[in-house]
Amino acid sequence: MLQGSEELRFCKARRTAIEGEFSHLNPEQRRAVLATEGPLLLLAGAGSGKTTVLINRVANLMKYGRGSDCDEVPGWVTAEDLAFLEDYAAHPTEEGRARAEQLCKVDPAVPWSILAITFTNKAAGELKDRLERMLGPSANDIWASTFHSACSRILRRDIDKLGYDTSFTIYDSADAERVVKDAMKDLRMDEKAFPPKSILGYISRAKDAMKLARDYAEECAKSGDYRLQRIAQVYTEYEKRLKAANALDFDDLILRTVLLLRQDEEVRTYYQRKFRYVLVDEYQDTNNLQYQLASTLAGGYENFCVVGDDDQSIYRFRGATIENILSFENQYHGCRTIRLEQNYRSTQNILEASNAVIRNNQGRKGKELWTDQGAGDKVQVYTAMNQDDEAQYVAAQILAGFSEGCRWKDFAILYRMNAQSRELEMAMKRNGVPYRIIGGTRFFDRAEVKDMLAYLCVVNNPGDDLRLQRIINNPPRGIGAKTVETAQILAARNGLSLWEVVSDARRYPDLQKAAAKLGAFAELIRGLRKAAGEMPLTQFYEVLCADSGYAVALEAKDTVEDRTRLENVRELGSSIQSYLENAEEPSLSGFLDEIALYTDLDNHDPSEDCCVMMTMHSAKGLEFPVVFAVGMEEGIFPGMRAIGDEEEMEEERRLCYVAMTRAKQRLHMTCAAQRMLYGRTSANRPSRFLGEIPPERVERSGRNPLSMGYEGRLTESDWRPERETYGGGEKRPPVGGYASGRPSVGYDKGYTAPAAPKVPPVKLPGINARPPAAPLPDFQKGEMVRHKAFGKGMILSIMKMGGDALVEVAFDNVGTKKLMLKSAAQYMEKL
Ligand SMILES: Nc1ncnc2c1ncn2[C@@H]1O[C@H](COP(=O)(O)OP(=O)(O)OP(=O)(O)O)[C@@H](O)[C@H]1O
Ligand SMILES: [Mg+2]
Repeated sequence: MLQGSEELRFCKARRTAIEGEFSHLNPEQRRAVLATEGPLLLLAGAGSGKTTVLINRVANLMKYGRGSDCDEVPGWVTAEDLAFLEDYAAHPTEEGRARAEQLCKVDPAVPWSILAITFTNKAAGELKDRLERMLGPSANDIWASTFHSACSRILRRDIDKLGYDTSFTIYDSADAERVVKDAMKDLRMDEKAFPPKSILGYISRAKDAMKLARDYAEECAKSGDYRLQRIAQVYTEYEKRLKAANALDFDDLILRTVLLLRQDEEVRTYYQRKFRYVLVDEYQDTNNLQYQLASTLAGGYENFCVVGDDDQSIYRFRGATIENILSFENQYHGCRTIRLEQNYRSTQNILEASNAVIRNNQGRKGKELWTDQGAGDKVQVYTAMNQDDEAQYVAAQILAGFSEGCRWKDFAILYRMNAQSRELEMAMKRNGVPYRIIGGTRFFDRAEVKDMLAYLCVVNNPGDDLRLQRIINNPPRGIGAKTVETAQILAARNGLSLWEVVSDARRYPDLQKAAAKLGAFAELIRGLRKAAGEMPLTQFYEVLCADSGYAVALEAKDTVEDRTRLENVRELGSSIQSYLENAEEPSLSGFLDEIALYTDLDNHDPSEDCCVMMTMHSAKGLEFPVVFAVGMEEGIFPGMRAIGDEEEMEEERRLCYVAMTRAKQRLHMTCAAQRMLYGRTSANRPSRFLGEIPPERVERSGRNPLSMGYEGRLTESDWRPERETYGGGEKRPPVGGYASGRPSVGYDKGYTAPAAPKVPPVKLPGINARPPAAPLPDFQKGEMVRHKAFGKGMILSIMKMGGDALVEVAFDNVGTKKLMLKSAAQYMEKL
């Protein structure tokens, strides 16, 4: 009697608790959270709460566990169950007892039985944080990680079964490339004919198809293709070397785990028993190996929950296959599929604009999202004059938002390619907007940019020992570290600069062996110095890229990384060009000063509140109140490669959908009538994606958009970018760039240039007459000012620099800031 009523009370309380716990979710989301057992596919559009469901699902598993499914799994207390319990409490019977006991069985999952996988370290970190907030410290024992870190954990325990030592090392892509190069040397293969990075691509694809070197070699032999056979030889050699070094590359981590699980029944059973629940976020971006891994691990209980959106699949180029998500239902019979249709992230205008864009893709499982948030602001489309104007617009909008109470971190700037960040970074710096670059290095901190700047520094002042060291054997010229060391010792002993020793190497017996090579290098620098004195700076920069050999080292390669490096090297040319356009008396040293100045402007702590900049790819899964999607131009986004290639175009459009749907309240999209990128200027048409947004969702500003061909449907040829003009002469800029795998030396903040150069600095020839630069705004040291975004403050110092000045202001509320006077003056008034 008493027993029956206790059970009733318990079940009622449990039901109320679960209902309360997940009352913030909508019924479909709740169903996805509570359906704990069996395979589940959650397929839904952006911002519909997929990741939210995944997190709540884990919380439910740990708090209430199995059996809390609404109506399909026995054990959940339905209304009918409650009626039974009431009856049983009143009239307990033997038969009733078994059912009552069953109903009261609580079986929460232990944290280490849950594996939750996401794509990036950032997302995995966020997942852990959110779980810890919901569940307390026990959340630490959940396996919430990326594919790679889950695999290395599994392998550390059992890789000896594959004949490796458990203390294996992980090789990153630079390490892998080095091994390939060494292997190719032994195989007498030419790096030009077989670019190492492209070989790594072949190896990676073979691994994704789960082919070890032997299988791959067999396959290539059958194909009769000589080229493939050579590549297979490298793969064989590469595999052998990694094995000998007890090392794994990134693909190996997953491949070897899958192989281990397949071959070793004991290990497989261990994990299949251990992981009662396997969950994967962003499932649309898994490749074959990742799919094999996740499905094997989930193979014991088949409590396999995958979450994704086919409209957001953006990693096809890495082997991700939409098929994984589209065929899930076929692979797992009896799988539950849940769709979510309400978007909780964005306002109606943003959502409708994004829906309209993605609707233009053919190959999709059509789905539409709705929101009950108000219309909100229209999508802001700004047409800038050029990339400077675009960056200034973004900075101005951020400052305005900040003055209205937004925090810096409410803003995200998204671009298609890393090289686009330079102008934006400079605008943020000028205006005192703290920023951080996610998943990439800030432009002037990138190795290849530092290399090119080091060349410029040495040309300007060969006495700059630190920069000279950076470039003396970069690209490799056969000048070894030992030689450089000897030269340094000689320089120190004789009170000379490194340059003075190097350029006169024959005089030193210790340098005899290397004298020819050092002599050639000295000749190169002398030649460059001469050239710098004879031609405009932009043109000189082209000569530098070519003559230094930096270009040649990269020319043959065609991988994503090298293309990026090349783009950055060219992008520094853009920087020179805009310097020339703005400086009153341009000179090489003036340019280098300006770069140093910009470095100095930046004095915030990046862990603090700041706005973020990243590529559209890395923004996946994130959200921000205000988003800027910049560079919305044909040839940039969609990129050149996609124009005329329908599949690529659809992938670009999905990327556009990802970018647009990051915005919660305000979405700005910008394009420029003229853009300088990679050191050349082009006039691009606005992106077709802008044209796909219904006009009633858009508010346009900036240059007259009608003259830019926004309205009406245009044909493919209308979208081709107009003829390009190259900065600094007729010639196409040389392809430059050099993939530097070695750690960067020197050129850090805080470094002071060596004293008094012993060689006179290069004088630049006069550059085309230009209208005199605007005079500096009239502000004085000691004056009180009010800045629109930062409030009241006092000017501590003003330092003139080129055509502008660095002004340091102590603000009452935001502390001391360094700003560029011309930009700051637009927002500042005297008090
Ligand atoms: N039921 C709900 N009620 C209110 N807000 C919700 C609800 N579900 C989700 N949200 C909020 O909506 C936003 C988007 O959720 P979430 O990031 O989980 O979406 P997603 O589907 O994973 O998006 P994406 O496709 O971009 O990865 C978040 O701010 C989340 O807190
Ligand atoms: Mg998500």
